Amino acid sequence: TQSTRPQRLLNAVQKKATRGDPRSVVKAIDDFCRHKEWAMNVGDEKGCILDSVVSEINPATVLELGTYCGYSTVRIARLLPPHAKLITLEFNPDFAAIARQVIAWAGLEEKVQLVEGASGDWIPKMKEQFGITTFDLVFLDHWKDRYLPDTKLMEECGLLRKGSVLLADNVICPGTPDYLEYIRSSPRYESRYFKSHLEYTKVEDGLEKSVFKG
Ligand SMILES: Cn1cnc(CNC(=O)c2cc(-c3ccc(F)cc3)cc(O)c2O)c1
Ligand SMILES: [Mg+2]
Repeated sequence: TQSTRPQRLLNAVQKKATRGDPRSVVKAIDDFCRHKEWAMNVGDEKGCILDSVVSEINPATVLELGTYCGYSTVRIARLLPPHAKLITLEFNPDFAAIARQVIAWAGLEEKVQLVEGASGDWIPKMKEQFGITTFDLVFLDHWKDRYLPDTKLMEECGLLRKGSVLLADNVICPGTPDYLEYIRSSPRYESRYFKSHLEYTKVEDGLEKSVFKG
């Protein structure tokens, strides 16, 4: 049977990266995507911006919307303090199956809870299912038309506190115009745009960092 791109990406990780070494997993995926097959990971350039935001916040609770193959999950989880928890939601079961193996190869299973399903279904259940009060950091990287409704849902469910940070990928390419309009015009957020490039390309893209004011 034909392999899929996520399966070929996992093969590259298992061939090139060292078990238990998250940095080598990140490098193996970046090398594969730059030199073999493009894939929609946040990538190394935007990944450095992600790293700096994570290190600045030093979050105890992180929500990632859109796991894909687990690249940004590994990038974030490798920087988390002990006992910090990262919950990552992925709708596509095939992606989730690959991501679990990438996260395991990096040795980060203890810090990561991968949940399969729709963000709109799971966000209202976060408190009861996972004992979460609020998230210190949310990384939005799932379907671009879900950024805005899911942000409003997180507000309504009381999952954001004064100081919670939303970091959104792809606000230029593919683009999330309704989300940008909302978050930049809302008095409840302080937003800043980090200009960068679409992963592994010269096309403009960027991350929008927004701090919830409560
Ligand atoms: C199917 N699916 C499961 N998860 C998702 C959510 N992610 C994206 O859609 C996504 C798309 C692109 C992208 C694709 C084609 C292109 F020409 C330019 C950009 C880049 C990203 O960084 C993304 O996160 C989609
Ligand atoms: Mg993305």
